[in-house]
Amino acid sequence: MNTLGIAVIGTGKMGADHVRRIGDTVGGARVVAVADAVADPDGDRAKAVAAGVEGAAAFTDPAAATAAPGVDAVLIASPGPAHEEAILHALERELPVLCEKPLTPDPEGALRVLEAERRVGRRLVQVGFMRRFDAEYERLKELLDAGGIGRPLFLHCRHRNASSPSFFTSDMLISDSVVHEVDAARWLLGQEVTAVTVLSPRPSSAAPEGLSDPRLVLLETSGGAIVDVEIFVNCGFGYQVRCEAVGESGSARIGDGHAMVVESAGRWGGEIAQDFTTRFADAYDRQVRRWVAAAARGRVDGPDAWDGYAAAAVSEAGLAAGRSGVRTEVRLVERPELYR
Ligand SMILES: NC(=O)c1ccc[n+]([C@@H]2O[C@H](COP(=O)([O-])OP(=O)(O)OC[C@H]3O[C@@H](n4cnc5c(N)ncnc54)[C@H](O)[C@@H]3O)[C@@H](O)[C@H]2O)c1
Ligand SMILES: O[C@H]1[C@H](O)[C@@H](O)[C@H](O)[C@@H](O)[C@H]1O
Repeated sequence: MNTLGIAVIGTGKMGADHVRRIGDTVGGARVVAVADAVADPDGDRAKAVAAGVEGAAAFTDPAAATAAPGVDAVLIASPGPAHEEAILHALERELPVLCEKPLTPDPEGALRVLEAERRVGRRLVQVGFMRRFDAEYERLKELLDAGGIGRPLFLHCRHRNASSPSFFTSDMLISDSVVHEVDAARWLLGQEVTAVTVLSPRPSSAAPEGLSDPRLVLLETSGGAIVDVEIFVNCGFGYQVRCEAVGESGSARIGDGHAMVVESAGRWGGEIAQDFTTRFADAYDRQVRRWVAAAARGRVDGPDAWDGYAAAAVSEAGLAAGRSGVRTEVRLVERPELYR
C-alpha cells in the first residue's frame, strides 16, 4: 500500500484540522472520504471540507464514508457519544482507527470496542491522547522511567481553557478534559488509577450558569502516588497544561510555555497560547504521523483501546465522586491478553 486512504468522520474543529494536517504535514496518507452528521444534515460542513481536498468525497452517513472506495483507515473526530458506533463500523471492515478522546464517554461502550477487537483478533484502535506525543511530556516520561527523580510521589497538574464551548457540562470537565490527565498519569507512572475524589469550590463567576467550574480532581494510583488536577475551563486568560512531578529525590515541571521571554520598558513577559490547537500543534502532527505509519503496517503504535477503556472507567468513578462528594473506587475488568 503506497498511500493510506483515510475516511475522516466528523468535520468540526478537530476533524477539519486533521484533514488539513493529513494534506499538509503528514506524508504517506490522503483523505478520500469525509462525513459529518447531526449538526450537518445536508452535508454542507462535510462538503466544504471535502472541497479543499482533491479526490475526497463528502457523505452525510459516517458508515457510508467508512465503506467508500479507497478507504484503508478511519480517523474519528465526532463528539464522544458518537465514537462507539463509528469505531464498530470500522472494525467490522477490519480498518485501523484513530479515535479522538474520549474513546467512549462510558466504560460499557469501551468494553464493546474491546470485544469487537477481540473478534478481529488484533489491536486496530488508537485513542487520540496526543499528550503522549508532546515533546515536553516525552521528556518527563523519559526522566521518570530512568529514575531521575526517584519514585514518583505526586503529579500536580493544572489544566486551564480560556473558555468552554456552549455544550460543555460539569460532567465533561471530568470525562472530556481531565480524561487527558488520567491518561497522562497512567502513562507517565505506568500505574492504574484506583480511586477518585472531586472537590468543587463555589463556581467562578465567569462560568456559564450551572457549570461547576473549576474543580479539583484527586486521583490515587496503584503504586501509591497521588495526582491532583485543577481543571478550570473558563479561566479567561488562555490555555495552560502544566504538570509537576515530585519524586523521592527531586521534582520536574513541564508546561510553563515560556518559549520566549521579552524584557522591555521595565517589564518582562511572554505569550500564553489561547487554545489546544496552538499548544499541542506539534503533538497532533506527530500523533497522526505515527498512526499513519503504524496503520500502514497493520499495527497500533500509541494509546490503545485498553487505555481508552481504563480512562473511561476512571471518568465513571470521577462522575460519581463529583455528584456524591465521596471518594470513589475505580472498577476495572481484568486486562485481556490482547492488551498485555
Ligand atoms: N485531543 C484534543 O486535544 C481534542 C481537542 C478538541 C476536541 N477533541 C475531541 O475531538 C472530538 C471532536 O471535537 P470538536 O472540538 O472537533 O467538536 P466539534 O463540535 O467542533 O465537531 C464535531 C463534529 O462532529 C459532527 N457530528 C456530530 N455527530 C456526529 C456523528 N454521529 N457522526 C459524524 N459526525 C458527527 C458535528 O456535526 C461536528 O461537525 C471530540 O471527541 C473531542 O473530545 C480532542
Ligand atoms: O475537548 C477538549 C480537548 O480535549 C482539550 O485538549 C482540552 O483541554 C479541553 O478541556 C477539552 O474540552
